[in-house]
Amino acid sequence: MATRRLRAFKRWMSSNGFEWSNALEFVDTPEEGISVRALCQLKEGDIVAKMPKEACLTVRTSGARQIIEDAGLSGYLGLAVAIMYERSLGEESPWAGYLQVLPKQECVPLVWTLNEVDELLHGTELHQTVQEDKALICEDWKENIFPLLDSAPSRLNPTFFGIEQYFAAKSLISSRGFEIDDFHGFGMVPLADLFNHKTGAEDVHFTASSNSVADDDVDDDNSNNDEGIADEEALAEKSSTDTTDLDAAHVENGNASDTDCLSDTGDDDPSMLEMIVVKDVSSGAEVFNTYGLMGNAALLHRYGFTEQDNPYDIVNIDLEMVIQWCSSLFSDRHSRSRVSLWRRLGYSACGDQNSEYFEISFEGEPQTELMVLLYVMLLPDNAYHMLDLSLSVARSGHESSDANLLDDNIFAIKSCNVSKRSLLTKKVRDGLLALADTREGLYGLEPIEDDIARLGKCSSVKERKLYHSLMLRMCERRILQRLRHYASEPFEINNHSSSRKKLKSTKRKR
Ligand SMILES: C[S@@+](CC[C@H](N)C(=O)[O-])C[C@H]1O[C@@H](n2cnc3c(N)ncnc32)[C@H](O)[C@@H]1O
Repeated sequence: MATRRLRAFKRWMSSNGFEWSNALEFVDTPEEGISVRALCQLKEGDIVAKMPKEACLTVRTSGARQIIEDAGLSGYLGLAVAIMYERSLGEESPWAGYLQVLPKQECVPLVWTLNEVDELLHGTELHQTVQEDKALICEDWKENIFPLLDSAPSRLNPTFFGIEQYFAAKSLISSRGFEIDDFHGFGMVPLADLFNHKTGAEDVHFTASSNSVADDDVDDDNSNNDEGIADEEALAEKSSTDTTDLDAAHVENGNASDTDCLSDTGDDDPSMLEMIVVKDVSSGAEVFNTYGLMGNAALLHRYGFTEQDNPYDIVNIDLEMVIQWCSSLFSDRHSRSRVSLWRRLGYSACGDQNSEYFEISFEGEPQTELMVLLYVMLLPDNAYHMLDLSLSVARSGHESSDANLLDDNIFAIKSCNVSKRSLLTKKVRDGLLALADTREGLYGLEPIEDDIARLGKCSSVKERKLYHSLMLRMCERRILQRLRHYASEPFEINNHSSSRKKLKSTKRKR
């Protein structure tokens, strides 16, 4: 459908120096929002859209720049104030024609109620993260935005700077923001943010020409100081569409190109951003961008949707969960000493001191570090003491024959990247199965089949939150199923010669 808001947006783009190929059709539907379609075949290398940096909504370009800079705000916080400020100006804002195509907020878990977060995300990788985000963003608002309302010179309209408006702005930034350049930092890029995402199969890329220096005062860096949920790298691209037909587009849009692609002047105009076709697109197909390669938890977190069979999906198992499992078999003391030895061998988990975890890949393969930890935790006492001793001896510089006491598998894994399967003893496999069960228990008592059945009856459009949270749960639980399968597969005889042979063949292949 050619909607009024898209026509207004095109007029706004035309009067602000945007250019776009007439081969692009912008499609707007009440159910699914805006997307971009190809009206004829697009060829790799075509430039299909050009966006002036000065027309992007950033801290630098916003009328709130002075207020933001005087308050010492920057990064995502500053950009949120810029968005709220321009929204508060209504038709007076230079971005009015752009702001009216944006949703009030993006349906990311950050803007769900706490009850929805608890109910829909429990057990998933997102539950705790979103709870923490919500608390942190409330703090941000109290500390940084609320005081602005009191400061006389700014005279901001409190209706547009409330906590709800702040959450809405944050959701737009996380789902549609782009890194522009060193001068502008992170900002909203009209037109580029109309394209939808497809993991690993995008048609266009967002490109910024070489970093521009738009004025003399680039020394005050306000581009890197983020506190928010968006990851700059992952947010590097997006897209959209409208339903205006081609003829209408020609009439309405002075800057819609008469040819299928825009001219590439080849001189790398630093004032423009571009969307470039990276693979041929057939006529009639949707034109996708990529927001980065990420799993479903990250997609839902930042953009409010998930993808079935997303190969970048992962499940995490907390180090704490592994320690508890070990303590339940042995003792706290045993767990502590084994973790300590594992660390002294040079291993660590992902994350930081507050939250250490291991990743299970989409294929159900556990991170090597987890396999080694289980192996060390399950070593018989005498083998553990020998390993402990030989490590101390090796560390004190006496290598030679004592180094032979180092466990061959761990040594080989650490130093030579030998197959992880050499660590997959019967006990380690049982450990992985037990951990898969414990991790699965976080989802509650309902079996995965119930989630699959509910998902089958659920509409991705009308019940968006339920649909994507069920998809996240189901995909995570399928990874745990594959972990069980990985742990149950027949394994190779675990002896020195097999490790060594494998080591050689791995090296030869490289
Ligand atoms: C940059 S915007 C893309 C344009 C957007 N569709 C619109 O209506 O303006 C990003 C948002 O589009 C939606 N989106 C993008 N790719 C999607 C996909 N593959 N599946 C479902 N929703 C998607 C999500 O709501 C996401 O937060």
